[in-house]
Amino acid sequence: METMLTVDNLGKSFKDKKIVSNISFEVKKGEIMALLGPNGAGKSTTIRNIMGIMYPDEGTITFRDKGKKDIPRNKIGYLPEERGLYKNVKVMDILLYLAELKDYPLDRAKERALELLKKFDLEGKDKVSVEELSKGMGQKVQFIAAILHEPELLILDEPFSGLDPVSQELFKNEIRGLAQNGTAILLSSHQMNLVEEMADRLFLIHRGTKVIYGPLDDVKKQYANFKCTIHGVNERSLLESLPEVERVEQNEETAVLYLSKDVQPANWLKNLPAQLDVQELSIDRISLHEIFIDIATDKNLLKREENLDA
Ligand SMILES: Nc1ncnc2c1ncn2[C@@H]1O[C@H](COP(=O)(O)OP(=O)(O)OP(=O)(O)O)[C@@H](O)[C@H]1O
Repeated sequence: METMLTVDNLGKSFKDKKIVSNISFEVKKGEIMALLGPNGAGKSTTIRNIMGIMYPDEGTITFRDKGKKDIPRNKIGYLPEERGLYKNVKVMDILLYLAELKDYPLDRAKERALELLKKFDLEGKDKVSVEELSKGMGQKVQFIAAILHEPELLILDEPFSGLDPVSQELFKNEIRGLAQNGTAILLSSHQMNLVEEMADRLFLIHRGTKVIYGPLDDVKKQYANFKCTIHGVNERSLLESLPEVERVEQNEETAVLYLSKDVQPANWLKNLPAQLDVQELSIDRISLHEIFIDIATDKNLLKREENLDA
């Protein structure tokens, strides 16, 4: 798959403080690459370096494979973390102005703007001035502005923040559709459930450095052990004595058993002792959300800090 963005060994400091270091990843055509990390981890700093809003102290940013001709800047779309469009301007005028800055043909831009406004439930808002829009509506217009010129590479910094669930779904489907049509997408988000549904690969950054980089499925296989949730009245000592149980979290009549990496759930279930009180039982993989919290809070319960072959 063709590479649309290569970040190689990026390093950036503010004053004497190193904010990000040794950040390397790629975004390929048609994939959604998630850039994840706790608040202050360095995601926006990484994105701002990619977008040329600030310059790297170390490393390089290339739009395409290293050594190949870069894709032009007007083929990049960007939704910044800071929201805001010119207030006193009509929605269509701002969209056409931004499309023109990207050298996108005006008639096509107008046609697409109307289509996209309709898609995002903003039909008829083209003649309304930006200041009359609600926060979520404004965000939709800004998102439309980021994709109107049919970018080959789309960089989205927290696209879902402040959106209601219906709008989140709209954004999710649109982002997915763009990737299916070949757009390379770098997506920074805190909404782990959405990331889990959407991302092909992820890069997890913590305190400015890489913690995990790899395909989502591999990350889940490697980090997301099984856990078994049991509702019932059971002694903690009994739960802890069960085979393959690494850790027990118990709250009144609910216990979560974290199982070892190589457990075979079907076999494990078969061997549960008869005296175990089971009113309800479920087995799930640990979610990306839990993996994230584990790393972000330095609990390191997963005890693995290695990188997957991306
Ligand atoms: N212009 C700046 N001058 C000094 N420090 C900065 C500047 N911009 C960011 N930082 C610091 O860099 C670190 C990373 O910030 P950054 O905005 O990249 O994090 P983030 O991962 O995007 O966080 P969030 O999820 O909260 O948006 C933080 O400690 C922040 O205080």
